Amino acid sequence: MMRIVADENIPLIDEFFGDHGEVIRLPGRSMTRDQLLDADVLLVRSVTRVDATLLAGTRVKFVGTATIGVDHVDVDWLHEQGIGFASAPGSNAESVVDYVLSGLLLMSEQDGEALTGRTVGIVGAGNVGSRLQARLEALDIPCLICDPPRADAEEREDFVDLDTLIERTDVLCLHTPLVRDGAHPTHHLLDERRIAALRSGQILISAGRGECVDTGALCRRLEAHRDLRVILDVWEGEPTIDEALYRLVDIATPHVAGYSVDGKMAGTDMIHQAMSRHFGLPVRKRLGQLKPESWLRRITLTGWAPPLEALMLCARACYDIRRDAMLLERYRRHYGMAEGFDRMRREYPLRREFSTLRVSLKHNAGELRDIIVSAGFSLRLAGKQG
Ligand SMILES: NC(=O)c1ccc[n+]([C@@H]2O[C@H](COP(=O)([O-])OP(=O)(O)OC[C@H]3O[C@@H](n4cnc5c(N)ncnc54)[C@H](O)[C@@H]3O)[C@@H](O)[C@H]2O)c1
Ligand SMILES: O=C(O)[C@H](O)[C@H](O)COP(=O)(O)O
Repeated sequence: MMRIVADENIPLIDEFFGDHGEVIRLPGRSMTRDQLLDADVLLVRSVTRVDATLLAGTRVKFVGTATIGVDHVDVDWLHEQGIGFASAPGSNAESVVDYVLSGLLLMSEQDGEALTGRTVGIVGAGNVGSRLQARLEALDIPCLICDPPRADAEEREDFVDLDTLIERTDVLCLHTPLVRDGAHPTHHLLDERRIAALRSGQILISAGRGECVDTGALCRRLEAHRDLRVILDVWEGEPTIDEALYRLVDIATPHVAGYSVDGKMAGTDMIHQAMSRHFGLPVRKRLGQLKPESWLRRITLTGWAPPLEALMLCARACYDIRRDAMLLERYRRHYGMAEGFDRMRREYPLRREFSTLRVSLKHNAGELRDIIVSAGFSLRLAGKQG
């Protein structure tokens, strides 16, 4: 029997891994080498730094992170040691897109600016960025893309550099991994110069990693001119985040953009499959066998509705970014920022992806149908067609 140590915040650990051995759940932020001496498998989230300090001299033969980002893992060291490793690429990407769409809908509602009236710049067009682009373009929202690694590898001439993106777009969405070296580092990608170059009224949405934005520079810009709209999900130094910046932004959430139950379950499934492959074990559990809890499966629109209002209604019902901002404020007041930040993530309420909400239309008007499908909801046509 294997000994499997897992972050207590990974869902369905017993369901997926229980058959493989003894499962020990620990708080991810405070895992120590001593707790892992007899472990064969380590399963983490983004809050555990996995490197020689944590693992040298332990029995661990496989590490899985139920996350997309891998900046918390010293992948080269694991490789040198012959320790198997897997992450969960793309697992919660759709949820991050839901988060960004919820933010854009809110901004458009607050400003009275048409959803299609703003050009969106996407920085990092990987699993998250390219899915975001697909959904935005389906909604007729123009996009510009900045992704130098892909531009180089694929010789893409339709991509632009970051400075051009800042100059030509109304919304800047950051979805880059945290990369500290190499040809295209992203640490403080948005530095003092670029933050100063952001135009009055521009919207910044950051949901990649906190360290991609220079906190001090953003604070200084917002203190001098409160002329940007800012939505931050990720922060430098989480969970001890800069409270001055917290007060200056429009929407602050505690690194939960990808926190749908669908995204999290997909992450567990992916590392379970990878671990099974690593040890040559059969994959006995599949994601499809485990139905996530749900309390909102369907919305029925009984007649024609203005398409944008219908979209707002469905989006708010399924996931509303303001709920998370209000919750964080409540947790902060109650527990202080660092503890509140982590507690909210641990106790995060049930959230499902847009794609799980079935929207029933009794009136099959083209524009209404298109907007619902383009935003990512599932469509069900019923009754009279028209
Ligand atoms: N807030 C959240 O809850 C949440 C959820 C999921 C992922 N993330 C973060 O978002 C990141 C991106 O996720 P993904 O699934 O799209 O990853 P991905 O690896 O599929 O894509 C990342 C993209 O960024 C590009 N990139 C790298 N360096 C760049 C640079 N200097 N400038 C512009 N583009 C650059 C890459 O070429 C790649 O196309 C993850 O690494 C993770 O850190 C955050
Ligand atoms: O990289 C990711 O997948 C996300 O950032 C992930 O959702 C972060 O969640 P955590 O692992 O910190 O719980």
